Amino acid sequence: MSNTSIKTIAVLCSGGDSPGMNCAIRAVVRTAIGEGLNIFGIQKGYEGLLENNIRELSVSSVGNILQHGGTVLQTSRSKEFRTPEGRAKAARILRSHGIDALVVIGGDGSYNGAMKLHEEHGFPICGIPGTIDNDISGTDYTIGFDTAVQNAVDAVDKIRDTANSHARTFIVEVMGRKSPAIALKVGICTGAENVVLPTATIDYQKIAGDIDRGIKRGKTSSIIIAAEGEEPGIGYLIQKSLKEQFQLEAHVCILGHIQRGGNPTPTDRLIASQMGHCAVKALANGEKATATVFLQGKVVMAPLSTCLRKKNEFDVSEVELLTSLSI
Ligand SMILES: Nc1ncnc2c1ncn2[C@@H]1O[C@H](COP(=O)(O)OP(=O)(O)O)[C@@H](O)[C@H]1O
Ligand SMILES: O=P(O)(O)OC[C@H]1O[C@](O)(COP(=O)(O)O)[C@@H](O)[C@@H]1O
Ligand SMILES: [Mg+2]
Repeated sequence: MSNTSIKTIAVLCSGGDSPGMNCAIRAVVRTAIGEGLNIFGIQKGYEGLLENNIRELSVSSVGNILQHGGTVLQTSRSKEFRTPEGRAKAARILRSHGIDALVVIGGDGSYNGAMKLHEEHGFPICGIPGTIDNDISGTDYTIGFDTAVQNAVDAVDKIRDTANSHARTFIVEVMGRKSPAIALKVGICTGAENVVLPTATIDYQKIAGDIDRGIKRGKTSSIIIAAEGEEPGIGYLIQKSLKEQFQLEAHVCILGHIQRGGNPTPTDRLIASQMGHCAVKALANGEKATATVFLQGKVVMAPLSTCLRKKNEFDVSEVELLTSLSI
C-alpha cells in the first residue's frame, strides 16, 4: 500500500513510440492498482493531456497488450507543452482529475518537459526511458532498442541475400537521429563492411578502399550501415559521393519506421515490466523527480536530473570490433 499522500497517478507516452511501451503501461497500471492507487491513462502524450484526453484505467484495460508494439495510449510531439502557459494548462487539467503524480514514458525530450512540469507546478514525476534510440543519459538501456535492432538485423540479412546474388553494394540507412547506437549494433550483428555514425565525418576514401579490398579477396557483396542523422536521406548523399568520387555503384535502402514496429522482444518486455513496476513503487514511496534506469544489468532508480541529456557517445571498442571483423 502507498505510504504517501499520493492517491492518483496518471501515465502517458511521449515522443517516438517504441516496442515495449505497452508492457510498461501494463506494469504501471497493475502495480498502481495493487498499491491501492487510482490510475489514469492520458491518450496521445502531452498533446492529449492539453486536450483533456484522459480516462481511468482498470486491471482489464491493459489485458492482452504486452505482446504488441506501439502504444495503446498513443503518443505525440507537442509544441504547446514546450511553453510555460502550456504546462500551466496541463497542471490545471491534471489537478481537475485529482491526479497527483505522473509517469512519463518517453525520451530525453519528454523528460525535459516532465522536469519543467515538476519544477513549475510541483508534480511528482517518474520517467521510464522509452525510445528506440537508446540515447538517454544516465541509463544503459531504453525500452524498444532491442526490438528495433532485431528488426533492422532481420532486414539487413534479407538485403544481404539479394546483394550477394547480384554482387552489389548496399547502403542501409537505420534510425537513431544523432544516436549511433542502432547503427553500431546492427553493423556488428550483420557483418557490415562499414558503419557511418552521425557524429563522425564520412571518410569516403576508406569506404571505397574497404569495398575494393573486399571485392579483390572475393567478397560478393558489401553493406554500409548509415545512421540517419537529423533527417532521413543521408544514404543518398553517400551514394552520390561514392559514384562521383570513386565511380562506385551502390544501392540505397532506408529502413525507416519498420524498425519501430512489431512485437517487443523478451528483453524489452522484461525491462519494461520491471521499469513500470519500479516507477509506481517510487512514486508511492514519495519520490518526487526520478526515473527508472538500467545499470549493470539491473533496473534501479535515479534522479530525473541525471537523465535529461541526449546521449550520443559510443564505445570505441565496438567500432574496433566491427573494423577488425570486416576485413
Ligand atoms: N525542452 C523541453 N521543454 C518542454 N517540453 C519539451 C522539451 N523537449 C521536449 N519537450 C516535449 O516532449 C515532447 C517529446 O520530445 P521529443 O524530443 O520529440 O521525443 P523524445 O522524448 O522521444 O526525445 C515534445 O514534443 C515536447 O512536447
Ligand atoms: O516519428 P518521426 O517523427 O518520423 O521521427 C523519427 C525519429 O523518431 C525515432 O524513431 C525515435 O525518436 P524519439 O524516441 O527521440 O522520439 C528516431 O530514431 C527517428 O529519427
Ligand atoms: Mg529523443
